[in-house]
Amino acid sequence: MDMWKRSSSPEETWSDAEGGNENGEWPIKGIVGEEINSDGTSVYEVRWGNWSRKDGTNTTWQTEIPDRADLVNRWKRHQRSKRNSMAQESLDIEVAWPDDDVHNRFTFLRAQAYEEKKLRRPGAPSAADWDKEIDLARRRTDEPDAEDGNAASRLRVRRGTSRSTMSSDSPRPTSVRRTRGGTPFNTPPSSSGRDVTEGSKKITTKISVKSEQASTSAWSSKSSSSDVKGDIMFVRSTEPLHGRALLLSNWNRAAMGVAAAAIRISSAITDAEIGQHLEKFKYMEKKYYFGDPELQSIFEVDKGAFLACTCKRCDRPSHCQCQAESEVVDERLHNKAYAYNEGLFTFYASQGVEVIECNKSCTCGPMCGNRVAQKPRDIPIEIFKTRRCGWGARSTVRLPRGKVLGIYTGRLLRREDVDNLPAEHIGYVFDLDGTEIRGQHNAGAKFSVDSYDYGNWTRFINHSCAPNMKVYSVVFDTIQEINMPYVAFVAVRDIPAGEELTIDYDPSAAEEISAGTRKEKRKISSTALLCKCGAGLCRGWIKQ
Ligand SMILES: C[S@@+](CC[C@H](N)C(=O)[O-])C[C@H]1O[C@@H](n2cnc3c(N)ncnc32)[C@H](O)[C@@H]1O
Repeated sequence: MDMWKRSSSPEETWSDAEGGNENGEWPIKGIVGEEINSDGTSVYEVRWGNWSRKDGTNTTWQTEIPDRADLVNRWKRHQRSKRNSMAQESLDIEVAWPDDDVHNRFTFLRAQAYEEKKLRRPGAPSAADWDKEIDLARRRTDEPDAEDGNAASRLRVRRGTSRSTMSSDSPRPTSVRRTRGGTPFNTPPSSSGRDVTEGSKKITTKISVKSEQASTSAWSSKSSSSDVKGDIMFVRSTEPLHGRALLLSNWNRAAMGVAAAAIRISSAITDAEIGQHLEKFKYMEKKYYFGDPELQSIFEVDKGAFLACTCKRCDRPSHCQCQAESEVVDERLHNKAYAYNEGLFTFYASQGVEVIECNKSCTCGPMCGNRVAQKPRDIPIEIFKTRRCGWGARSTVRLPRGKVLGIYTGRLLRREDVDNLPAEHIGYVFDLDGTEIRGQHNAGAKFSVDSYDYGNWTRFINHSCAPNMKVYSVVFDTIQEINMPYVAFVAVRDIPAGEELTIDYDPSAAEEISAGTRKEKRKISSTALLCKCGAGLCRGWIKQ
């Protein structure tokens, strides 16, 4: 029987002929979705999470499950261990395909939890401003046509009191059939919760949602009662994915693989605009790609080469052995300092100073406050079409100043090899020169990262002469001496949801201007581009 059933809140249950508890049900707190392998077999994915820890941190567990029997066994083991528990408030999560909606929904909940905790600071705008903020962001945004799939409008639902204001003009029915790759919700509601569809495998999911949380569900119906019951039908198409759906699937699968939040691609971007090149693009959320094994062996230094701390809680940088070489200092007291405070960048690491995070040889755990850039990205990102600068990236949730958003990934190469790259790669090359400004490392090898064929969402970050992010260099899975740090992106001010994320591609030019040391007639390089950032103090050109 191909039916998975979800019981009423607070427990979600899926029943299956093959197993379950004594009632033939499995009480699973989490998200289940199904993926098809290239050989046609199915993989069931279950995610459990506890995203509402007191310290505001998020953790997810995820696993790929080859078949239902395995799912039953895993669930039984999971119950026995009793290690994972999910906050009850998160139980209005949906059962859907993991490559988009489940993932987005789940990460939205995590991001929401993050939002609510981190922004509950005195004087900070409260989540009550959410709708206003999203409206403002939408008006500010460059996107010519804000579409119904826009994640910002999804968030509106979370805050909205009316269930009929979902995102699109048409309310979501309580019972829908959803075809992957096609237009969702395009078939009439079914009341039975079962259906037969030729040529495609089907999962029918019965969802009961309860409580005020339910009213915030992106899937909630137009009903205004506090108890919504309905069936959602999911029908998997057997057709191969292409265009936007393929990108969404591949990119989110890669992001999920490292527990990172969802990536959306605005539906204003059409399949026709997604060239073959991007269909082949390899999404890598966290790591460099090493085409050259020699570079990889340089990067993967021996464990013994790390300076490692033995702290129980890394709360005293001067005692944290891994910080011995750190030059990050508290700007007021000039004492050695960590680069972060409560998960946010403090900006104590001045330009050219590399941040050293705790590493795999340190005894502190993953919740250590000096592990930030290395954590999975918890901010959902949307790639969208800007009016003048091609595609861009934005967060679908509000970001506080100091929020670290991600790291630049791609193919690591020697700096001297950049000149041999095809011309179209040049706009996607990031030199790992963060410390060169201070004359450091000039003697050693220099490296760059090319994100044309491999990389993550940060390759879509455009330049602005008045940016809302800056970059800094950070090491955690290698050592400083080899000059292969990661480049991390951090918000330099509070950034409303939906505002395009930008950096200055040539920060030294901005500094020269503010310090008054810029030569009047600066030679414009032959590869420079006309800047279209539209900032009031736009410098006119972008260095490439
Ligand atoms: C790293 S990519 C950014 C993503 C790019 N917009 C895309 O669609 O793939 C850098 C390229 O984006 C464009 N770009 C970024 N910022 C720009 C700006 N302020 N003005 C004009 N073009 C910009 C330039 O073509 C540049 O080579």
